[in-house]
Amino acid sequence: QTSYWGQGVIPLTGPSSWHQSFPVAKDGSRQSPVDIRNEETERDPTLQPLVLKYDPRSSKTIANNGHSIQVDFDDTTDQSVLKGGPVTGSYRLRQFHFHWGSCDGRGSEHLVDGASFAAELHLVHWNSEKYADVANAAIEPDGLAVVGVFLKIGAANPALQKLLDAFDSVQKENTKADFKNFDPSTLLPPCLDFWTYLGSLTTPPLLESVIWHVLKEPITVSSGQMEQFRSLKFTANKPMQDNFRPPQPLKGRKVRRNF
Ligand SMILES: Cc1ccc(O)c(S)c1
Ligand SMILES: [Zn+2]
Repeated sequence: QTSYWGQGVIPLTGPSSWHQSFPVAKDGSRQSPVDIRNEETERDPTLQPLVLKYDPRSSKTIANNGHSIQVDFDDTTDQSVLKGGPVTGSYRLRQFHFHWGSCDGRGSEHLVDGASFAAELHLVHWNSEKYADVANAAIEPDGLAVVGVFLKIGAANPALQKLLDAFDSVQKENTKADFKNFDPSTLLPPCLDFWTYLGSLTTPPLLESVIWHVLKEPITVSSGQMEQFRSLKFTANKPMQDNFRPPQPLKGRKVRRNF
């Protein structure tokens, strides 16, 4: 059955109650997101540059899965991969999705020195050199590599608009449509400087299997474009918004940066 995570709708079943079904939410040692206090991060000159090689021919569908909007990719070959940064080997792109707020002043999951952005893009990759598929990788400490990109209110973003124009066919929960020939690199900023730390999924089951790469440079999104994200629906026809988890304790973790 689909577990209803209820973010942004009924406060009783939001992030603060997840620990009842997922104890790792409270007991975990590497939960995400976190507030990145830049003064406390450590510059690591041994970090390799982040290499993201994406092939638009691997994009497949766009779906409203009841808690976000998600574009899925064909991950049966190494068409779209992440290499470099803190990881050795190659991680295959499986999907990307977003988290956003009910107003422009909030919505991102990671914070930078306590500041939120309007939204956050997550590009989810899995360790295809060590594990058979994303489900097996998702339960391993080095299984997933997620790239987080902040969306900052500013000029309308033409690459994002291509995605938003497909929203009409996925307004309702559990709807899916073809979404071919989309190049996710059009959603990346020119500079791939990043912060990296060991964390988790930010939605149940909150698995502690993510090596996070949060890009320092945001991409822009206009207020009007943010309204289009909010036109999507959660279950029970509720506007899809505030689907972000608040920051979690670092519990001694170090956040490194390559800039
Ligand atoms: C694999 C995955 C699924 C959902 C998410 O919000 C994140 S952050 C990662
Ligand atoms: Zn996410």
